[in-house]
Amino acid sequence: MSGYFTEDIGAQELQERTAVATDIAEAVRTLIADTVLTEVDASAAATAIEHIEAAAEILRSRQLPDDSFGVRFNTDGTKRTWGNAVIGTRNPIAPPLDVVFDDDGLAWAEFEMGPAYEGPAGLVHGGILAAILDQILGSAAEHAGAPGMTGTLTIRYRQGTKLGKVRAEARLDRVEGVKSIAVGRISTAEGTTAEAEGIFILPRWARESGAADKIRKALSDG
Ligand SMILES: CCCCCCCC/C=C\CCCCCCCC(=O)SCCNC(=O)CCNC(=O)[C@H](O)C(C)(C)COP(=O)(O)OP(=O)(O)OC[C@H]1O[C@@H](n2cnc3c(N)ncnc32)[C@H](O)[C@@H]1OP(=O)(O)O
Repeated sequence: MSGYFTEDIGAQELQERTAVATDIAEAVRTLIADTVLTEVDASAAATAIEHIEAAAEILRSRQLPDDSFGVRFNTDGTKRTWGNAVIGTRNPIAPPLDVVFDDDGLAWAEFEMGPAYEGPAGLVHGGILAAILDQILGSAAEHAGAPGMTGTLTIRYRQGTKLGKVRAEARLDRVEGVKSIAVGRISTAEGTTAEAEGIFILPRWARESGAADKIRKALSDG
């Protein structure tokens, strides 16, 4: 399967690249929220568009040759998933989740859901919550050494999730052959808003190519 790379980037360069990636994504993320909320007139919007296009041209002046960032394993054991829609460091669409893994197997993240994530008025879009749950459940399974692609994700939305500060958490519940079952939830100050169970399957191509060993090695080294 293409899109998985191995790289050898030194610690200092990695740190510098991470800072640049974080800053660009945050600037664009702010731009997205400002775009949702703006009430400027057509002339001001036209000026803004000129500036946005000029900025895009700078970014396009040096780009990856492929149409996606992919998953990049570094020789120091770390992994870059900067294009990921939920955790991608350089993806302005991503909130992004900075997932913490506790020693007891809990994966969790606390993050801000701004106006770009709205579904019902003032509430987070259910599909966005599904993406967040998909990622954090999958990350919990992966971190526990049982990675897989999402086969089935079941969500129970218990109450609306207000835009603002949100927490997501998950853990690996059990492993059944090539299937890893993870459970998790979303919460706000008002308590649990959504609960999920996910079945993550180590795909046939990974079982046959040894890609799983690569991920397990990256995890144990990192
Ligand atoms: C280690 C190497 C790398 C592994 C993969 C790494 C990836 C991620 C790792 C880390 C990231 C952490 C974060 C991730 C978070 C985000 C995840 C996403 O967004 S994933 C994108 C959305 N999901 C898809 O696009 C899947 C599309 N579907 C498929 O690719 C296949 O259908 C797949 C892999 C799900 C199953 O295909 P088969 O060919 O491997 O499966 P068969 O051999 O037929 O079945 C194996 C077992 O799984 C069950 N199964 C098959 N499909 C199922 C399903 N959809 N739901 C539940 N069970 C299913 C079967 O009944 C069978 O069970 P029995 O062993 O007999 O008990």
